[in-house]
Amino acid sequence: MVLAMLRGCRRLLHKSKTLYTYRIQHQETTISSCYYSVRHHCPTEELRDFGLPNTTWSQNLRNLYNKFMELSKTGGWTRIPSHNTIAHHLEGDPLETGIGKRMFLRNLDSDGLGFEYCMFYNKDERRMVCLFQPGPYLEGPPGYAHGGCIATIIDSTAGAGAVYTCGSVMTANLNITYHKPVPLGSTLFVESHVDKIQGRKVYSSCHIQSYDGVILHAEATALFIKANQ
Ligand SMILES: CCCCCCCCCC(=O)SCCNC(=O)CCNC(=O)[C@H](O)C(C)(C)COP(=O)(O)OP(=O)(O)OC[C@H]1O[C@@H](n2cnc3c(N)ncnc32)[C@H](O)[C@@H]1OP(=O)(O)O
Repeated sequence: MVLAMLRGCRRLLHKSKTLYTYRIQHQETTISSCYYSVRHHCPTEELRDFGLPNTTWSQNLRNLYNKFMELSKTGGWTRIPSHNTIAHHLEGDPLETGIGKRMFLRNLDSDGLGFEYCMFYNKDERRMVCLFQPGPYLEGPPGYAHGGCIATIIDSTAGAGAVYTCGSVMTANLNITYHKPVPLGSTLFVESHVDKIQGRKVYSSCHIQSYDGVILHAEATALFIKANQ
């Protein structure tokens, strides 16, 4: 009887050890393959423009994209190419050195899961428009985008607007009022404007609306500081 119990315990211990080992091995595989994937894709990947339509884009996103492409033909608006490292955006960027870097908004290998967006710039009006579709990995409240990712797309739109207007900048201040939750998978119209430039200080405003302009989701003001020359 005691012997049988001991054998039972040994079997249990062996089973749990096997399971534990499997979990550890599985985790290691997952972590190292993720790490590999990030490292691997950054420096060697063929330059891809992520700001072009892909199969995950909703019809609303495509319609807005087509509208701005039409506007681009008559002047005023220019589509901004969107790559996965900052080095491909800012010429001579010192951050180009080193491997494994990836822009936060472009750090997923699959389309449609995270930040799906494209931008258009109007130089005369100092305006940047970002057409944005938040994917399922950006969930905060169930079914809605996390506030931090809303801040990210605002920072990036207003930041890119400041960069295209004045050259390299850093965000010094970002103030956001969240009016209405942003449904995942919806199409958003994000628009920023450079309001004032004072020495190295660039003051911008930004808002996020639903694709049809009916819902105002968020409003923001931002201060960017131009890089020391
Ligand atoms: C196409 C692709 C484009 C992608 C765009 C992506 C956009 C994403 C942008 C980011 O996420 S940047 C990352 C987040 N930001 C940071 O990590 C910034 C951290 N802070 C800093 O590095 C420095 O504080 C900063 C560069 C902002 C300023 O430092 P500096 O030493 O260069 O400037 P300084 O402190 O001398 O201040 C210059 C002026 O700005 C003013 N200033 C600086 N910070 C301020 C602040 N926070 N609020 C108000 N004013 C500020 C400061 O008073 C002064 O005003 P005056 O010229 O009138 O004297």
